[in-house]
Amino acid sequence: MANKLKIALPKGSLQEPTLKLLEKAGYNVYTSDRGLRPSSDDADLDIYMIRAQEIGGYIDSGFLDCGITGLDWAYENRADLVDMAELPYSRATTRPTKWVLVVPENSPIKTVHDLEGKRIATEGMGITERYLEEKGVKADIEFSWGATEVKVPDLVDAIVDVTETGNSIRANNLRIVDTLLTSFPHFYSSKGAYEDEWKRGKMERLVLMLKGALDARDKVGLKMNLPEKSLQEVLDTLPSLRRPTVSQLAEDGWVAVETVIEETVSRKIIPTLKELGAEGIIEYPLNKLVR
Ligand SMILES: Nc1ncnc2c1ncn2[C@@H]1O[C@H](COP(=O)(O)OP(=O)(O)OP(=O)(O)O)[C@@H](O)[C@H]1O
Ligand SMILES: O=P(O)(O)OC[C@H]1O[C@H](OP(=O)(O)OP(=O)(O)O)[C@H](O)[C@@H]1O
Ligand SMILES: [Mg+2]
Repeated sequence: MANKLKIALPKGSLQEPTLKLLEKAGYNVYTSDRGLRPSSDDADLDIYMIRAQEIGGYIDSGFLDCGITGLDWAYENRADLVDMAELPYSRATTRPTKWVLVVPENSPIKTVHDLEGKRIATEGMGITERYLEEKGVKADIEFSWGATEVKVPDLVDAIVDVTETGNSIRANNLRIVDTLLTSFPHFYSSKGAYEDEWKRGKMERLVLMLKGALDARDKVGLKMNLPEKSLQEVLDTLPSLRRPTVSQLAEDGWVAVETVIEETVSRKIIPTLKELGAEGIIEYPLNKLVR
């Protein structure tokens, strides 16, 4: 029988950005409206769409070989996994998710110690229990199925919830008291799959491409023609991965220079290059960057 890698992808908040990342990495996953076993253009992959909360448990128990889920849920599940890579992407931004202790803006609660004997609602029971234990605070923690923001102050005194952009916190007039955990998605493998030569090789190549796609995200390629006399000055200022590539044009006194830079610096660098006599400057997006 052909080798197959059983891989879980997160259904929910992370589904769309995860599928986009896979596509950029070169793996097209074909989802349908209700289907939870999507096909893909890589016949080695056996894909399961599973809730992020449950992925760690199924990998730990060996039912699945690997998967992408948030560090937060792997921590919450106390899953024993091989952490193959942090994949720094999020739902709406490039910022990580934070689990935060939150109260209404006008609440008298200023620090976690003010929660002694109070009530807290959260989807992350384990995260919250371990945090309170560390702080030496005893409070009633109750499980929340979501829409947790609505529960303060009438149903509970505080909540522990996920925040990314901070929009939900602002929209509900809440205030952050403390941050419990910062989390990005990770690529996790089971110990068994990691020891299997074929599966490990397959996962390592997949991780390499995923990281390559993420690394290319904020970078651009830059290419230009330059009078040779300006070359040294340009080389002195132009960022690059190692050093820029310099090649000869089919015209004496001119060279072509090529490099990779952070997209954010390009608006500063391109006008400078122009002043130094560069022409035919082109900037292009990168699909992957493997260091
Ligand atoms: N707003 C968000 N921005 C970025 N990441 C998020 C956000 N909400 C959740 N995540 C991440 O997605 C994963 C799953 O989150 P969560 O447990 O909230 O489930 P969900 O997929 O959002 O479904 P639900 O609608 O039940 O909340 C977690 O790893 C979490 O860190
Ligand atoms: O800081 P923000 O970018 O606003 O993100 C935070 C929101 O995202 C999550 O909600 P989700 O959509 O998963 O719904 P839920 O409340 O049912 O979990 C989380 O519970 C917050 O409500
Ligand atoms: Mg959620």
